[in-house]
Amino acid sequence: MTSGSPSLTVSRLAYAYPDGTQALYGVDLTIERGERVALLGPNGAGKTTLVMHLNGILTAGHGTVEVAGLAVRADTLREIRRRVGLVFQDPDDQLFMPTVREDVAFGPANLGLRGAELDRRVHDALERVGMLDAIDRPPHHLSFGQRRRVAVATVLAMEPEILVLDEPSSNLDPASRRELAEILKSLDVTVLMVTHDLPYALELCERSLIMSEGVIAADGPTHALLADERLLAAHRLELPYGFAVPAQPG
Ligand SMILES: Nc1ncnc2c1ncn2[C@@H]1O[C@H](COP(=O)(O)OP(=O)(O)OP(=O)(O)O)[C@@H](O)[C@H]1O
Repeated sequence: MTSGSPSLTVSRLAYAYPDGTQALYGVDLTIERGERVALLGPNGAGKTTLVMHLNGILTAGHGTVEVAGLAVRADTLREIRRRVGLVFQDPDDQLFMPTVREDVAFGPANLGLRGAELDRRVHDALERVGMLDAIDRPPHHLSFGQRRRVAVATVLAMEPEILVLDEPSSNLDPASRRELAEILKSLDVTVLMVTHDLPYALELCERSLIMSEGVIAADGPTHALLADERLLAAHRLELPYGFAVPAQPG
């Protein structure tokens, strides 16, 4: 792996869907290794379209995407999909095996891992999300919050360069939401998190991006962006009623 290169570099990425809808107008973005970054923005801003370019589900109309120095291209997709761990909003899109163990082993086994190394990957990933006790259970017997944690483990088991989460806090009760935040904070991996949950972005991510109409309209400390009422209003972002952004730390 290239040392010293950022986790993710997106340059002048533009994309129109086949029906002609222009979803991205030229996105430039660099995320350094170890950063946790929130991707905010109203419905239709282009967040999902951008994320789908990060592991080659969509490929660039114009521009480039690089993950740890490797360009996303048809001939690099296998390695790119190992490096970019995508956690979908619905864990049931990700869990389909009879047991948690088999679901978490699926990706690394596909990479050719077997035996002790495969077991280690599965154990480590489940331990990191606090779900080792459920290793032999069927995923469909778990609660939604537990399934989301297992979905995160399926991706961690690939030892990704960057973990990309789509709405990680959606449909979680307050305790599960808090527990997942603790887990995400404890991981030593680069994180990009799409969310409409602004307090969650503030809690987890030092840096946020605001996408709007296919471009990155703002990029800065989450704290500063969320304290800017005019910026939020301009991009249809709203803090929950009564939520006050705490005074700037330090
Ligand atoms: N398959 C598609 N075909 C045509 N247009 C699409 C398609 N998917 C998305 N779009 C359009 O692309 C633009 C960006 O959509 P995208 O889903 O990336 O936004 P988003 O920021 O993820 O929104 P949300 O917060 O609702 O998930 C929108 O105008 C949307 O209507």
